[in-house]
Amino acid sequence: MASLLWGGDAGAAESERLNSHFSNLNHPRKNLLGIRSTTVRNIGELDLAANSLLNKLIRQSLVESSHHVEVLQKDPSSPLYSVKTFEELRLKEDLLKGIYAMGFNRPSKIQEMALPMMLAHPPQNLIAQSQSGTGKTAAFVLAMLSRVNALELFPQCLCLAPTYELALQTGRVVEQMGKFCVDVQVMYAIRGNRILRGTDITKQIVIGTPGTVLDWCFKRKLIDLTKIRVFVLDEADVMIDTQGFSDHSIRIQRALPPECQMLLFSATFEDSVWRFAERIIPDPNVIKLRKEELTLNNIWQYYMLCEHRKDKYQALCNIYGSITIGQAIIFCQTRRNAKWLTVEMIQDGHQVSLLSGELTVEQRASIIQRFRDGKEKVLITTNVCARGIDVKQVTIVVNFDLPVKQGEEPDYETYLHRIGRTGRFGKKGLAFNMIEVDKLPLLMKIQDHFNSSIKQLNAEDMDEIEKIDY
Ligand SMILES: Nc1ncnc2c1ncn2[C@@H]1O[C@H](COP(=O)(O)OP(=O)(O)OP(=O)(O)O)[C@@H](O)[C@H]1O
Repeated sequence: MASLLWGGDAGAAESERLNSHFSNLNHPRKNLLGIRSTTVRNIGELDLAANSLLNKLIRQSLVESSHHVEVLQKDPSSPLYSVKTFEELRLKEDLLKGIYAMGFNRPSKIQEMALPMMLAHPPQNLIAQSQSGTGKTAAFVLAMLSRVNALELFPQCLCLAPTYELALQTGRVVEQMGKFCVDVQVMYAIRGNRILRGTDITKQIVIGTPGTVLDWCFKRKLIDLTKIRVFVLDEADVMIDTQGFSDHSIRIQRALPPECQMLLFSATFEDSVWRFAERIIPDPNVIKLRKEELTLNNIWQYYMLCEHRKDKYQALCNIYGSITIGQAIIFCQTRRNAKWLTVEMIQDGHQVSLLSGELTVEQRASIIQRFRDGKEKVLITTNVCARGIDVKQVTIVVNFDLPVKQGEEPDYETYLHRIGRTGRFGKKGLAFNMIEVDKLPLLMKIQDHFNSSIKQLNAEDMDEIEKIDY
């Protein structure tokens, strides 16, 4: 299919070239983008774009939510449509074939509401927020593919993504879903994709990063923005996190024709994202899917008092010796601690892997994938590296170090994220906290904060540990 979308053999070669460029980009030294898109550089700083890409790479299916979708219509008096099947959308046959070929049987929760609005006549603008993995990308790709006119050979749909790699991921979804729409082609407006001066872009869908798109539109005049009929701003929360991207996006949006359909997507909706969304999308409908709340109700929490790092390690070994552990994830506060622990455990014959911020996104994705496949039993990581990554199938979490904020206050949110589960799945979990004596007050604060009991275990008392029934 790629060759069709890319326009015959030349297109296939182009795809190949960009793909090899893509893998080069995952090597930090070869990062041609010059932005922090592939590695977490600073402890404490969360790389939203890298996390978003990681989650996409490791996700195998839709994340369904039990929360209902909130809809705010531009015109509250117009009837609200939702669809339970893709057939109801009266899509082009080739597009429907593409959707089924991807294994989609029915619209996801957000798609039920968003698709009728996105495909309505006249086109409607939309701001949509729902957690990562709920089907947003698939929804706007479907909207773009259903609105292009394959016979018109110029850019008609423009999608902005925060990084090169995320743009390529979206392009892959266009290629998959558009598998049978043989005359529709996609083009990447990303740095490194050089277009000769005076070349006419004949591809109907352009996906790119704001800087390069701006350059192609205003400086190099490769794209005529007045001919764009669908404008998508994906991952708005990540976008506004990157300096300059909000302004670039707004400049591009200002040059679009008034009849152009404008769509904005975000996984989160802090005030800053909302303000940006309102600035850039005129007269929007708004769809929100609330995130599932995490709870500690079904988690058995324990702590073990330890004197120093070696002691904590011994306590960990005792747990290992006493209960059958399926898969565990162990959190350390620093990379140094994480590395030290990994070496100790490997020397003692455990199968562990270390997820560290120094690794490239692809390396991290492969480690998580191996862990998910059960190839390693234990994943050791730092919080910065694992935050936002979905490894919730694990039943045992060990806080080798408690999560703290600057000023030595407990980091409650991180504690909850590490060990909390959504109530819906009702799975039981087990959490062990290795506590140095001087850190005990922090643990007590966590206990009070969540109003949930964290029981003390004697690290030496194997019988007591063995009694844990979860
Ligand atoms: N209707 C559907 N039925 C089955 N699978 C689906 C459906 N829609 C999307 N998916 C699949 O679910 C996964 C998540 O979808 P998608 O990437 O569109 O979510 P997203 O909300 O855009 O996530 P992110 O915020 O990370 O970009 C993908 O593997 C996608 O192929």
